[in-house]
Amino acid sequence: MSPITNPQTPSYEAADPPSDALNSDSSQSSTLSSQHNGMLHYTIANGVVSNTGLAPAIWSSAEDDLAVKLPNGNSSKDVTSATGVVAFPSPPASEYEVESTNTLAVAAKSHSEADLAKRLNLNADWMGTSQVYIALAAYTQTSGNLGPLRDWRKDRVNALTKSPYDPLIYTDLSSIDCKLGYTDICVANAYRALLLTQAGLNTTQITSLPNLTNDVRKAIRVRLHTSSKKKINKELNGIKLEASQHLLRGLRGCRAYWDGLQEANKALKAFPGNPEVLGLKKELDKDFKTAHQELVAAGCKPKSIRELTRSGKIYQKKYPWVDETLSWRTPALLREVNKEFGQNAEVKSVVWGTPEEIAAARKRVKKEGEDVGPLGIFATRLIKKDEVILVDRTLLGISDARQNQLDWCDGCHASLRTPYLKPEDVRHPDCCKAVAYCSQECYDTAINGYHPLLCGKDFDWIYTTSLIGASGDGECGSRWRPIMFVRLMAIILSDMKSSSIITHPLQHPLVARMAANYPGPNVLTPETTHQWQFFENVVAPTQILLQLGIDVFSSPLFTQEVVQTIYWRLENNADMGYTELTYSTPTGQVKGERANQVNVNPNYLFFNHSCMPNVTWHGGAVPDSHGTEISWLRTSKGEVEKPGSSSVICIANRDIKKGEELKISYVGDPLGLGEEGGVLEGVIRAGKRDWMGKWFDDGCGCVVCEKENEDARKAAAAAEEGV
Ligand SMILES: C[S@@+](CC[C@H](N)C(=O)[O-])C[C@H]1O[C@@H](n2cnc3c(N)ncnc32)[C@H](O)[C@@H]1O
Repeated sequence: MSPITNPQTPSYEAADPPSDALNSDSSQSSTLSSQHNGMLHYTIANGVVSNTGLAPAIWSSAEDDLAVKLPNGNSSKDVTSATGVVAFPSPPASEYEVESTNTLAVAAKSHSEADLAKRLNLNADWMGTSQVYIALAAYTQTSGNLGPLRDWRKDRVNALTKSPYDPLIYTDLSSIDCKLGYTDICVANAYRALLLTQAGLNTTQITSLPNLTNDVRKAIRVRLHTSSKKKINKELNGIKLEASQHLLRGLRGCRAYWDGLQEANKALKAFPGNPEVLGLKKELDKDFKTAHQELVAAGCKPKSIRELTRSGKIYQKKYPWVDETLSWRTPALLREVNKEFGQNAEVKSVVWGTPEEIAAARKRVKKEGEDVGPLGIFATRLIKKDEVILVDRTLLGISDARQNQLDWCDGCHASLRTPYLKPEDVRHPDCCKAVAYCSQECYDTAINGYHPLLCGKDFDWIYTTSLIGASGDGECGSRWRPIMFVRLMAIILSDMKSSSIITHPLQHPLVARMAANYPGPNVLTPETTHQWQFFENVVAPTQILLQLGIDVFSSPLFTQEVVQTIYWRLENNADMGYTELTYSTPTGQVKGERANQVNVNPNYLFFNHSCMPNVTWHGGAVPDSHGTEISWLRTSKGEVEKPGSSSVICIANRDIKKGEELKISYVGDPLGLGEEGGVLEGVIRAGKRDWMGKWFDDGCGCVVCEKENEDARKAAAAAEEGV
């Protein structure tokens, strides 16, 4: 099978390094400190914050200098609904020229983040997702540009409802998003602008939108009041250049230097010798080399270096212009969730913090329609050791076994091989030969729900191994998010078709129940960054939506903000593992079969973590040495879970009192007791503690974490005294 069979997939290839990634031709580059078309220059100054945290000269520049200048001479205060091009004066280039990429984060190390935000009067909610452009986002605020940019953004989004196929609106959005520090959204909007210009120029078509060329050209014709073919082509080429530049800036802001270099090469093919693109390429090249050298110096192996330099990183942040009620979980949702929880347990609000904070929060009863906050699972009766508490099935179980394979149930991922299932029990649909099911239940759910949307569509292009991280070791490579996105979107779209209640993808019950892991209020630079890739986070989901028949340009429901929010939620709630099954071929040969799995189980996802868990979980229903019939795999109804399935089975590992919170371990054996090094030597434990930083700071609140916190405090105090 060819790696990319989807005709809509753009020519995104990363098989070889950009020819000059490590050997750039500096003779072609323009100077980096130049102003570009009167727009803000995006590099950020090193000197700005490195000595005192923040150099006052920059942060309190004269208002005039910093106000948004409109072409008509008005200042930013006048911008409410800009219709023309808004130009932003650049901060003085000398002061903004940078070496370091994360200057404010460096500064934040010496001041508490909240303190830093307060001193600068920054609104942490609007500090963006980029690690690289964090000082730019701060500058946007201190210069008074935040308000006008927000207004302009609203205006542009509104303009899209009237003219969804005008690529200029997407380049405007891309430019605004970059200045706000949301470079992931900047990239996506630039990508959408590029898709539109390519359709308008008839160089690439989108199969599911056959009228797109006409639609794009009509939008330009109406805006420019011209029917001249030449003028329309010129406009489209101009927008294409601008979109390419925003794309490169955005990729740099997401630290996706490798992808940036690839895209810079593409842009230079279309616009040979363009000084702006050459300048951006030079910056990307420099960043790429620095990242490469740092990894070499840190002793990374060549394969990791390759993968790490190709992978970007961003902060997990809310998009503050998205209606916040879309991320609320309300009492009504909680009631629905609890209907699925049976007799053993219920989902309720949890509070983390000091005893006073917990007591105060307990007094607050959430009203209808309000956000119920963080949740956890609590025992509703005495649960005895070894009792099965929950068996949680899912439709969101995926693996690195390609979709169109008949070895696994397309619904629950159970193995369809003998001896795990009798051949006569396998169900085949009438509509296609690509999938099969382990039971009538899985068959009915699929055929009456998500399958018709996927039937006949080939998504194997997402699984291609020619791109980074698709090696499949442990987590379906790095591709699990788009692979899961396909299934999730098919479920959402089929449910939205049949239900008048679900009007937004983020409100679909499967998506609405999941929380992302955003930083707390007023946190400027969260500790944790998240892997981000152009293909995985932007190209793939956009193409998946198009392939599923969604017009991403005219639908306000499928913006990149919505896509990335879904990605954040999946990431915070997915469990990963693998299934290893053996089977006999008809000739009697015994073969092994391993599938790396990622699941989002809709009820299990409410478990919080403890290093002293009272619940043990088993995924993949892997048979033990006794064969396929395993006593602990029995569900509360006495059924046996099918080997390879994406269900998780949760069992009490001690007696649990009524009202106690039920907790699992997110990190395998959390104390490392069963592993070499163990808790006594602290080595394995330290790694586990580090790993937990992905979900929460300062440990999980268990006695082990608390003791470690106390020891660390004492050690720090002793060190200070010693100084
Ligand atoms: C899979 S979800 C668990 C359910 C989640 N509490 C909710 O409200 O939906 C994982 C998230 O729960 C939170 N969490 C889990 N265990 C925790 C703990 N011991 N202390 C603080 N936060 C915890 C973290 O925010 C983490 O990202």
